[in-house]
Amino acid sequence: MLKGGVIMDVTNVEEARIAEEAGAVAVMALERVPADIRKDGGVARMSDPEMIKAIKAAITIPVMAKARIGHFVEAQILEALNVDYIDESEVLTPADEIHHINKHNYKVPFVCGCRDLGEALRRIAEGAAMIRTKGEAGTGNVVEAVRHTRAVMGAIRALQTMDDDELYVYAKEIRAPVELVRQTKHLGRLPVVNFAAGGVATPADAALMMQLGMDGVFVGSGVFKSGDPAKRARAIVQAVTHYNNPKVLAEVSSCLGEAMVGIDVRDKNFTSYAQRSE
Ligand SMILES: O=C(CO)[C@H](O)[C@H](O)COP(=O)(O)O
Repeated sequence: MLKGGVIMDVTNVEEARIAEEAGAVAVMALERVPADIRKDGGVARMSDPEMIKAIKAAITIPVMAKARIGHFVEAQILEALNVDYIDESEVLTPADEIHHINKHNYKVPFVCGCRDLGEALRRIAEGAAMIRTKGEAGTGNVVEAVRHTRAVMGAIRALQTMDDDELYVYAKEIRAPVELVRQTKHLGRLPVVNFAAGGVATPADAALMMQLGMDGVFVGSGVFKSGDPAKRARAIVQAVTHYNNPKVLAEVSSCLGEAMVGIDVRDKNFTSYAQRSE
């Protein structure tokens, strides 16, 4: 349903309208974009239901919202609010460092992050209807999203050359159910849509993720921490639609104003969100 689209983090009604007008296929309603979550520190939790309801009332595109990893009660609350998707997100502070939510217990679809094929298939086994790379949200630095995308896509390509008899040991090695490994091999892709997320900040970043084989892109801090959010939001949507057309990419990359200031993930004080769960 959302394939080929951009999903934007928004923190209020005004930003939600900017995202909708720019052509986003959905929004992620949250109180602070990941760059601000990093800046503020402390515990990041599910957003206030009132702000989620206000955003739902203001726009017509689907509204997603985040629950903490393993926080099945936050997920119950979001389901009661009739959000369109729940993101079980490492961007919030995990509530359970061992167990993810059993997503089969809900009618609402879930999206979950991954760094590699094994992690993607574990989340699908728990009931995730959509996968995204984790990247490193809030950094404006696409390097980890590229790493995770290459890990997933490379593993799927390697799977194509494996003999079916080899899948049992491979499934054990990547800690994923063999049935899902077999299905991925035969489909030549994940059995659910797979979006890029975490660090996408420019139209070129978004097109890069699409050319690497992603089905769509999540953008948060990159839009609303930039000099001209409305213009950048439109440009990123155009870049995802025309990801294989460098002429259009050149056009939409022009005169966008300031991009968000990024964070070097190799800095010794850097806190990884992607490594908070596996
Ligand atoms: O958690 C998310 C996706 O589920 C965020 O929407 C996304 O990762 C935002 O990251 P960034 O602020 O780096 O664009």
